[in-house]
Amino acid sequence: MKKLLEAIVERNRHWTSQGEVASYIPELSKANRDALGICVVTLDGEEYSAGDYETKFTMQSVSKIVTLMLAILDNGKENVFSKVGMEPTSSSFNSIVNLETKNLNKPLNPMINSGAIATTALIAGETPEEKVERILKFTRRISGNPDIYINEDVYRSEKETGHRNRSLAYFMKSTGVIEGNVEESLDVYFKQCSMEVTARDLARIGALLANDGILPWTGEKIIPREVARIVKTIMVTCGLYDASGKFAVHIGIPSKSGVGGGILSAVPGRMGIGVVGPALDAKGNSIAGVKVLEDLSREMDLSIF
Ligand SMILES: NC(=O)CC[C@H](N)C(=O)O
Repeated sequence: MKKLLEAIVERNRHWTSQGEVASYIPELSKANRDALGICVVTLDGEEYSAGDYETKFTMQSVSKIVTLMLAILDNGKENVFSKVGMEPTSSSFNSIVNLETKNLNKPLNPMINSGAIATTALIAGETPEEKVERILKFTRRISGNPDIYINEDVYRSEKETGHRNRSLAYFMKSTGVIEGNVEESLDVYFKQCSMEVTARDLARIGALLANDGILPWTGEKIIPREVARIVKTIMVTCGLYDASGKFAVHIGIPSKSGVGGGILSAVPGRMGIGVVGPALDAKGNSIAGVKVLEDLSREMDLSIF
């Protein structure tokens, strides 16, 4: 397996030069554009890594699946999906227009920015600090990594420049999708996006989902099977935003990407996969990361379809 992963990473490394690191969050432009790495965690607990798998990056939109799990655990699925839809989008992840024209003012799904900010606003906690602490604690538990922290520079950078997310959030306040303090909800969202991880952390969270909500390395049940199923389904239809259809055809694995360059994948019953490659395509997905997953899916027959 390790040899296969190494071959696939090296074969696809050239793609990194075709992409760009995210720069709309200024601090993200410091990422290493050439990096490409992968980690696979199988359900019998084996781990295999290749390439620049030790590269650290911020979760960004990959955190949206963590907060979706937590929001459903806190509120139940009916309450979460009364505020956020479950339909895919053909617009970009930070689209404003969809919010007013589609889905009766509800964000289309929890994987785009509007839907994720609304989901985060539902997380239990008396104060924003308590909510962030709960998100961090949950992320550490499901990745088996007690050393996950917030990258303060990335957090500050997004907080200073996140005007588009601010617009989305205030619009949702006006329609009642967000009920509490808007700035506080945004602050929690910016912090969850700034959690710093490696491909291994993503692979482990993917393995939890692949294993129907049970941590493969301890046997501990973290989320009900139904919640794992809902999250994986939404990853298939919405996880790569407006590239989800193409990704489903070519790769066919429930996955979630982020503009930090990470992609988290869950192959049901088989493995979790974490990929890092900060050079992004025009839709904000890791350009070489997608290619790596395409090769791996084909060579190991991983498509769920
Ligand atoms: N696609 C992403 O990863 C977007 C996350 C980023 N923090 C934002 O809100 O813009």
